[in-house]
Amino acid sequence: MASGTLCKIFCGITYIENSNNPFHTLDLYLPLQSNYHNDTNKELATTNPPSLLVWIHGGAWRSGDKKDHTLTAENLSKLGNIAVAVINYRLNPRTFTPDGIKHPAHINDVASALKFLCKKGEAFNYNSEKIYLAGHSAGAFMTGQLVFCPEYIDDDDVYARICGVIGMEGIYDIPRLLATWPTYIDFVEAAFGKDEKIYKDASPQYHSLKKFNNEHVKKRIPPPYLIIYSYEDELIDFEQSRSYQQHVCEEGGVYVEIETSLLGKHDAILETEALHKRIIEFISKFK
Ligand SMILES: N[C@@H](CC(=O)c1ccccc1NC=O)C(=O)O
Repeated sequence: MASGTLCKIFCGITYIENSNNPFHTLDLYLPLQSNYHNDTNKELATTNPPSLLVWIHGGAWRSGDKKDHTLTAENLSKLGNIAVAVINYRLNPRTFTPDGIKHPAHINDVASALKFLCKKGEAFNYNSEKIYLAGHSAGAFMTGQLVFCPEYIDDDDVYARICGVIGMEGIYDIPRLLATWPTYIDFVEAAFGKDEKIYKDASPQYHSLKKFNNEHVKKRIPPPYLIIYSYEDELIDFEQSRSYQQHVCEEGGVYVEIETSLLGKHDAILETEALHKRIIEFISKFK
């Protein structure tokens, strides 16, 4: 362990068996309190392992990396005494490329990482029954897809482990995003292709869990939700978060908070102590 680190870090864990794609990897931060990997403390290890926060970075589906979130992950792990997994997923080329990586590759990778993490609680000593999802920008969009689109989490047992979701500076509604910011068509096309129908189909804002309450998928209601939006965000408007909050409530979300008092630009807010504290405060309610 590097001196000065606050937690034990496992870097570059592959979450898809036999893949050697560096995008199919995640970094895992374990709080020191749960760092019982040596035999002397093994007994303590199994008594009260920490819950797990899964962090999904943003970057318009075409940029960003788990390494950009090292400080945030370390800080969250220490502050909240929780395990934090920062995941990578495949990114598409910067401009539309007919046969390049595109939707649903990103969200399929994120779902694979989540399923992998559900199985690895014992190996790494975190509580895989208590999982929180946090997503920024396009990452917030993907947390919404996990919650509202059962095709990505088809296993009710996995869904039931999601104890809370945090969306930060999120995109939730692509048609509305394009109406407000027409120039974003370049990254939307690159990520989702040129068929506009897909923009709506992919957006969590337009998905209802009610119609999936059938014999295949049991009744699902959204987990507790914290939606964070800073008025200093220069890239995404508040309406995305506001109407998504309404959607989560209408879908039967029993606990939905919206936080608009934190400040910081679209990316800069992620490294603020105030944001970290707010996330831990939310998680602590459901521990
Ligand atoms: N540096 C980023 C910018 C970006 O990520 C972004 C720009 C506008 C609106 C949302 C964005 N990111 C959301 O995940 C890029 O590669 O496009």
